[in-house]
Amino acid sequence: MALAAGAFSLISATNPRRPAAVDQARLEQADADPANWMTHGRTFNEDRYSPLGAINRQNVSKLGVAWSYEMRESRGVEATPIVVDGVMYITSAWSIVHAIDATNGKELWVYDPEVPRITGTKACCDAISRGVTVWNGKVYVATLDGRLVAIDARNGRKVWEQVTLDRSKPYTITGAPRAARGLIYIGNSGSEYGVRGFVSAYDAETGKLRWRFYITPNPKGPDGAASDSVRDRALETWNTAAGEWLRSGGGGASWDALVFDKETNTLWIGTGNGGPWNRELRSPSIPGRNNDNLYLSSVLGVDPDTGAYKCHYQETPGETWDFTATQPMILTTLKIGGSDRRVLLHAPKNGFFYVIDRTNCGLISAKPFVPVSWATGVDPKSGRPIENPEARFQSAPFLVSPSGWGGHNWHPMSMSRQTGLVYIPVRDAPVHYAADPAFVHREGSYNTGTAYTAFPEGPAAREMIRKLLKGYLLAWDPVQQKEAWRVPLPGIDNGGTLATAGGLVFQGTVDGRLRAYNARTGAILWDIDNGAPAFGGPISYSVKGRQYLAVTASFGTPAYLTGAILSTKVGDMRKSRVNVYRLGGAPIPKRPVVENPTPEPPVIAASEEMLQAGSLNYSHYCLGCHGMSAVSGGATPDLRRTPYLQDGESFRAVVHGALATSGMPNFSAWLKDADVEAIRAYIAGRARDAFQEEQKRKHAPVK
Ligand SMILES: O=C(O)c1cc(C(=O)O)c2c(n1)C(=O)C(=O)c1cc(C(=O)O)[nH]c1-2
Repeated sequence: MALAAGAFSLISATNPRRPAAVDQARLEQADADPANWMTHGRTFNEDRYSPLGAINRQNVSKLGVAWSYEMRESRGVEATPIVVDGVMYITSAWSIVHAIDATNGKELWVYDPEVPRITGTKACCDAISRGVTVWNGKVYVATLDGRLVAIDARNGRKVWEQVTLDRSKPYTITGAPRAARGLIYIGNSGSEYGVRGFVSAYDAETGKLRWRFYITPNPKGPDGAASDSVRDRALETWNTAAGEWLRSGGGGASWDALVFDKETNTLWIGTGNGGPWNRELRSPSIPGRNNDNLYLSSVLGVDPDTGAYKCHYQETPGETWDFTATQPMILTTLKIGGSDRRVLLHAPKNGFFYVIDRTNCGLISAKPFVPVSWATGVDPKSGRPIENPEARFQSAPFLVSPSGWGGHNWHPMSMSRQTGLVYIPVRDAPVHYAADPAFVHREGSYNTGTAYTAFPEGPAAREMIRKLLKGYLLAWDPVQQKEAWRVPLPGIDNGGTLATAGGLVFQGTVDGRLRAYNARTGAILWDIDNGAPAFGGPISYSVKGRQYLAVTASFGTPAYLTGAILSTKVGDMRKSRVNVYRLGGAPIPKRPVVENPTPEPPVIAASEEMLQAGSLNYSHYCLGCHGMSAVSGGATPDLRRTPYLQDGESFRAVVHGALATSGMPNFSAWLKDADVEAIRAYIAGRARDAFQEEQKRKHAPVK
């Protein structure tokens, strides 16, 4: 629903084009149109390089605030803003679309698709959206609850809406759609919850479904979809007689990367991990039979008009670690061995940087960009990883590097056309994997088939996280396949990057800083407090010759929660923002100090055994949203401070669904009263730590 009809006369007075007048020809020439950021990665090739250079190494320190726009929601913002002819289109949490005057931050309209908040219970990673796409006067958003909505760019009114998936299944959508050749492409999420991933193409004008490609084969028969032609080939790589995949669909959800390749006329799809992760539960191996599970964890090329299969490269055959290949892809041409090669650059979760031939999906090279323990390399002949046999954790736990956090996750990487380097927000985050002998599929919950261990608590947890979860900004040479430079960063949930013709790389950090680096050396040239982390991809655009830098500022997203425990500046449920900077702008405001004391927690009689059980169940059911050691990142309430903690009955009611319409899942199917009380006792312990620490600080003698 449109919340405010804006005055577009303001825009048309300075610009004769109608809003969001984007088409194939305009997108194909985006390189020659640096003022605009018309599609997710700026151009079809998604290298996130802005040819604007008015902001450069010499003057970047003079950046100040041009404007700051407050969204209506708190929670994570992962969107890349789109800017066309002076108007910015961006999503906040719950897939709410905002159209903003890009010169001054004035709201033009807001479209709220009114996603039922209970949908949040199916989203692994906050109620996030990675943004919109625009085409021919319309703005397209894919909603968390699975709709694709076309919105009139002039006034924010809905033109058409399609439900893109089976809503009886635990699907969600968090990715940004892409537009090309009159079609809107969209994937979905939910591999761990028990879905079968697919990508669809809709007619941009009518909303009619044009084609669909299922990432995993249908064991029961053809789907009447574009993927039918490769169904038999895919089935040969699964156990067709046994395994969780027969019930759940096997995963493969393509929740982020979709790139249209105008040079080879291909839609590139980054496919997801297996559901459940543990392959031996998903598709038990049979000696002598291929168990690669196509097309999981692959770069897949299809015909953009029909969805017909063209080629694929599977990065992690027999995926078992949550190694999605959904990470953003860059299309470029590199001189390799003396000849120009059209390549796709990819740094997926599994830790290898891949250079893939866009004409045939052949592997050109692959090298680790982060410590990798699950494989020793990639065989250049077969293109297959050389696996460490113990890494599949079937007989004993194994410390897997990188882990499901990803050596690199969805945070967009960028590539400078000046330096030829790729700037990757890297995560060095190993995790112990163990098979779960007691696995049972839990409908509507997170299913991995791996055993969880309880995290250590308090200072021990902080120490462990500090040691184990490290992040850095990596400048990577894709031709030499080697590091050019790196800058260590706090925590692992640092933001996406932008490279510019000003010789700069911009990136937000998990502790809310926003930085500009010298793209050649990594020297930090500008470093300010953005008020909150800029998770998504920063962008640059210009209006009337003035260059702007736009980032978001929000608390939320899953890995941020690990950052929260390291930081004293935890999130505080403040509204999310879009912050735009320009040369000579206003001074950077000081972040308000938020007093949020922990109330004295209840005393709950609990044995050591009960606390252990509470900790384990907390890790299993609560941590993903409410944070490690019960320290919230700010997207969801900090449980140490919730009034419900004070009283067992109210706490139980919440765990059993009293707040389901606000997005708090109903856990009554899995957590009995005694389990809930043990979780409460565990959280009360964490609350007491915080309370006592605060009291000590409060009563410490003033020096
Ligand atoms: O398998 C899936 O369907 C799926 C979906 C999503 C998502 O939609 O955000 C993430 C993941 N997996 C995932 O593995 C992951 O690490 C991840 C991080 C984030 C995020 O927003 O920070 N989303 C997701």
